[in-house]
Amino acid sequence: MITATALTKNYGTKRAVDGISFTVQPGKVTGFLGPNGAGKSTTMRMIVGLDRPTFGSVSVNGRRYAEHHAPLREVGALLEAKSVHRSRSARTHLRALAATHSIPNTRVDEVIELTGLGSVATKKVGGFSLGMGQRLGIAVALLGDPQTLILDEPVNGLDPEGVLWVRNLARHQAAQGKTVFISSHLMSEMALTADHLIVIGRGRILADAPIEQIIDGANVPTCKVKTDSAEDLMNALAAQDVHLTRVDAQTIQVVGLDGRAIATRAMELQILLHELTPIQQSLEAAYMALTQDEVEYHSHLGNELAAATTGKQDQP
Ligand SMILES: Nc1ncnc2c1ncn2[C@@H]1O[C@H](COP(=O)(O)OP(=O)(O)OP(=O)(O)O)[C@@H](O)[C@H]1O
Repeated sequence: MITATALTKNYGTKRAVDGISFTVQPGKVTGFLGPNGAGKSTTMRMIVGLDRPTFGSVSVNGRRYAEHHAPLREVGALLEAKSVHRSRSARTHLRALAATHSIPNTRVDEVIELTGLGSVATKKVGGFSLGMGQRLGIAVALLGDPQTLILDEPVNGLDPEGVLWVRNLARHQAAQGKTVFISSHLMSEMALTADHLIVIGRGRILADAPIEQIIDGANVPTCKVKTDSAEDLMNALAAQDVHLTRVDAQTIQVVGLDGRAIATRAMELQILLHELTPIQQSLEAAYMALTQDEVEYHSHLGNELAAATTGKQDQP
């Protein structure tokens, strides 16, 4: 279990992490999400003692990382900054690390197989592709068969087969009762991998809940409606918290009313509907709704997308 209490990090006058408290539970995959610059990597670095908190604390299984006698056996981490001798082979690199923790070479061979590095294990790490480098980083994280796994953007640079492999690995580790904490920008992948999410923005926690609750929490009812009287129906449904978009001559998207309310109003005015389809919110839409005010580096398109997914666009 990872426990953070009032965890804070300042870089000069910049507050990267702003007094966050959370726990990451064993037996689950916990996703760590947030826009660029939200403080995810800084938080992960503090968990493994690579950055010192300015205030507050963070522990793994009740102890600070540095207090563990054999940290590799306790916590395995894949973080952005890697310190690998580029002229070493993957196997030599793993063996050198294993030796520092009295981990047998048989375990090195196991993680090489597990991470699919078998065919390149004797090649120099300096020549590795981004994906191979990620696999080596994950092999390092798994080396001590740790109780807690921390993976910062593990699917970065991986091909679809690699992405699926990371998903299965994370799920398998959690099923064995391990604590798995993963950051990612790929919402669709997180939706398939994580049980629980912690979302941060500008160093603060925006949400800490099971994934279904986060999707439902941002859920504004949204329906697609088809009718021959689109204009009349739009006039009938117009209200302050209802956002209407004319998709084509017969189709309207309604945000803010459920199917029953739309059907009732249509019946009152004797407007025939020939389609009424609820649209399921995605994790991506829920995430956009949560973080739209927290993004450090806004793009024009990003704003439009956030508005579109939360139904906050102007009526046409
Ligand atoms: N060593 C550093 N010195 C100064 N500022 C830093 C340093 N590391 C991070 N920051 C700043 O702290 C904030 C949080 O950065 P961090 O890398 O933790 O965010 P992140 O959520 O991991 O972002 P990304 O998704 O882009 O990796 C950012 O504003 C970043 O510019």
